[in-house]
Amino acid sequence: MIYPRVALIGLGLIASSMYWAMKRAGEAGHVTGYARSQETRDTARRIGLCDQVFDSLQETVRDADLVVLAVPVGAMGAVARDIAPHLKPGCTVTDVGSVKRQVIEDVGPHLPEGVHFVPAHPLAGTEHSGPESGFATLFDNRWCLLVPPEGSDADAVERLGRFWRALGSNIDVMDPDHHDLVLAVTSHCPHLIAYTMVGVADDLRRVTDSEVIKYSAAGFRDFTRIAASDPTMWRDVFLSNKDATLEILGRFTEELFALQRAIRTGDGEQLHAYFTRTRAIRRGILEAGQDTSAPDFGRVKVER
Ligand SMILES: NC(=O)c1ccc[n+]([C@@H]2O[C@H](COP(=O)([O-])OP(=O)(O)OC[C@H]3O[C@@H](n4cnc5c(N)ncnc54)[C@H](O)[C@@H]3O)[C@@H](O)[C@H]2O)c1
Ligand SMILES: O=C(O)C(=O)C[C@]1(C(=O)O)C=C[C@@H](O)C=C1
Repeated sequence: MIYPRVALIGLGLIASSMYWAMKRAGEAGHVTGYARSQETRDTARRIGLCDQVFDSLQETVRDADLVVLAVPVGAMGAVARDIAPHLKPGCTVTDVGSVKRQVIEDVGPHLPEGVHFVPAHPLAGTEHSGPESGFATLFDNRWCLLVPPEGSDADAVERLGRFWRALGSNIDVMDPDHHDLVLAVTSHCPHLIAYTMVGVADDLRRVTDSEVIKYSAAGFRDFTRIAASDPTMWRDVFLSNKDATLEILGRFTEELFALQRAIRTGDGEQLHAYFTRTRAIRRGILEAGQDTSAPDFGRVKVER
């Protein structure tokens, strides 16, 4: 058992998937759980999510060897402050937040000496949220990035890496600022663009009546899937990764204007060259063996 006792804080998509993946791997020694709302705690108890669900944060983390913060990034700091006096000396605290620099700044200062803090980010998810949305295979063959602050204990980092490998992930270590920039390109801005496109379609609804829904083509459907993601989680992501998101959006709008101009001036050559370049990116991802099937995870019934 890599961690005999694990505490999960925030029983949503990621924490519940971790629980089922731990069970599958034989890594669920004793798992405690806490969620803020009574309704979520009741659901967790009903579906057997965690060995014990507590009504207080303090009881949940007491004796835990690994504490996982799986709440929206804007809530990490307050949770860290509340659990800090109750942590077992020598334990590891980790998080699964989509943004790393802000979480390190919010959580780190609250943790007592002798507690190891190893931030992490599993690059896997769906548009679904809540305790019933998780499944054991979510992390299979997906990256989990470990983002240890400077001076982190090497053994604690190595141990968390082993844990995520047992849950099915591939591991890489990354610097927090680099992480936030990369994720702004690969995840955060694409989400914002999807939210925007679906918002535009919604604004046009009055003009097009229900045709937007009726004739929804595959490209737009994919946007609606992404745009159905949890509003609290994504509000927090953009507020916490402000600089990198704004940097990438600046570049995005420059490119968009260039393409807009090519369409207006009838510059087919420019459009064709651009689309040829971007097509190669997708082929590169497939050749690298990356699993691109994530969008289907939310639609299929999966075994817990
Ligand atoms: N959904 C994804 O695709 C995905 C992927 C990787 C990482 N993440 C990150 O994982 C974290 C959890 O996301 P999720 O998708 O599991 O979300 P979720 O909405 O499914 O679950 C979040 C849980 O946190 C609880 N919560 C919210 N505020 C709280 C607070 N102040 N105190 C205690 N509990 C609180 C909610 O009630 C819920 O149980 C987020 O930080 C997110 O950025 C999400
Ligand atoms: O597949 C999805 O639904 C996701 O959006 C998952 C996704 C992503 O952008 O890839 C979303 C946020 C994360 O922090 C990690 C993964």
